[in-house]
Amino acid sequence: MPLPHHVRLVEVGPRDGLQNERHPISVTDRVRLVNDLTEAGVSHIETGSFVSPKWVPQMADSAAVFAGIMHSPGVRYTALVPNLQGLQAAIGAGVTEVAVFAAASEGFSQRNINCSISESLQRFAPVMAAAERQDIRVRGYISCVLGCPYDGAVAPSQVASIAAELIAMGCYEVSLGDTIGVGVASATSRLIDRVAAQVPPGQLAGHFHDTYGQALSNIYAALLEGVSVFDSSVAGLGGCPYAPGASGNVASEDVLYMLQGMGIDTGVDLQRLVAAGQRICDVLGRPNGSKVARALLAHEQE
Ligand SMILES: CC(C)(COP(=O)([O-])OP(=O)([O-])OC[C@H]1O[C@@H](n2cnc3c(N)ncnc32)[C@H](O)[C@@H]1OP(=O)([O-])[O-])[C@@H](O)C(=O)NCCC(=O)NCCSC(=O)C[C@@](C)(O)CC(=O)[O-]
Repeated sequence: MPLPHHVRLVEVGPRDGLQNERHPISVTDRVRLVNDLTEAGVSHIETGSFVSPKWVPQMADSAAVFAGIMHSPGVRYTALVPNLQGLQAAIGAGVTEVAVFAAASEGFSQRNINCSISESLQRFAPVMAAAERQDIRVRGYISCVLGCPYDGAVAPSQVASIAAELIAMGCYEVSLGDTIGVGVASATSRLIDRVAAQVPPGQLAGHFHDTYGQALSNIYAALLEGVSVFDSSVAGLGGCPYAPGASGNVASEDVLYMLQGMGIDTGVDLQRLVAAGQRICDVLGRPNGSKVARALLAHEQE
């Protein structure tokens, strides 16, 4: 398939990235990150989650983050919700788009949301119904599409049937998560080819963690299969609290550099994105996980 002219980058750093930090991050710093990303031109920012604070304490106070951010017109500020309680909290915080999340493996589903895959899908039914009544768009995630830290290999047909179910329930798009970053390009192509038999690539997104350094080649493989939406995390922040050893999502700066080099438009300003990433790294006291950011910042200091 020809490469797309435009890619939508879904910035998940403020949620997927920060949820895995060891120490709590202040609301002020979370708001600042979202505002910096907005000013860099990102049009879709996963800003927080409304999950149990006992499970993921780093995302407590997501309502305060939504109250503090700049809400630039045309930018989608979204939140993750696991159940109706989460949706109601998100609605209370003024959120207009949410994401539900399922897993392709039973082991990860139990560890992440304390229920089986089929129970999780049942749990989403009232979430979808309530979201529809309130005119709230819902995105779907599937974790562990290319392998599970607990169950090992995952069949593409299993991913395809869950993706089809999420779309049938009313999700406008399903993001396929390589949660532990084990996939390689050929596996990604095979997976998307199989899923596309049930859900068109135009309704799929790629969500690649970079644990084994394969994320960019997986994105390229997915682009060739017709996918044009990718999740990424500024400065490569993050991991997943229920996937030991998983490193962060692919760094947004690295994805942007690759797409720009291929002549694909995203609307995002690389220099501003690099500045946003470095600022949050300074706050967190951690090294910048983006190779592109490190290279560009080194040039600036020459
Ligand atoms: C799903 C539950 C709640 C089940 O957890 P549970 O313990 O089975 O839930 P429960 O219904 O029995 O409720 C237990 C307590 O949680 C509260 N509770 C219940 N729901 C909520 C809520 N929405 N917000 C706030 N509180 C909530 C509820 O009120 C109750 O409070 P208590 O009476 O004990 O004081 C829990 O397992 C949970 O919150 N899990 C979230 C885990 C998570 O956020 N993981 C990271 C995100 S997924 C991810 O990163 C992968 C992804 C998306 O990026 C893609 C990829 O890379 O693969």
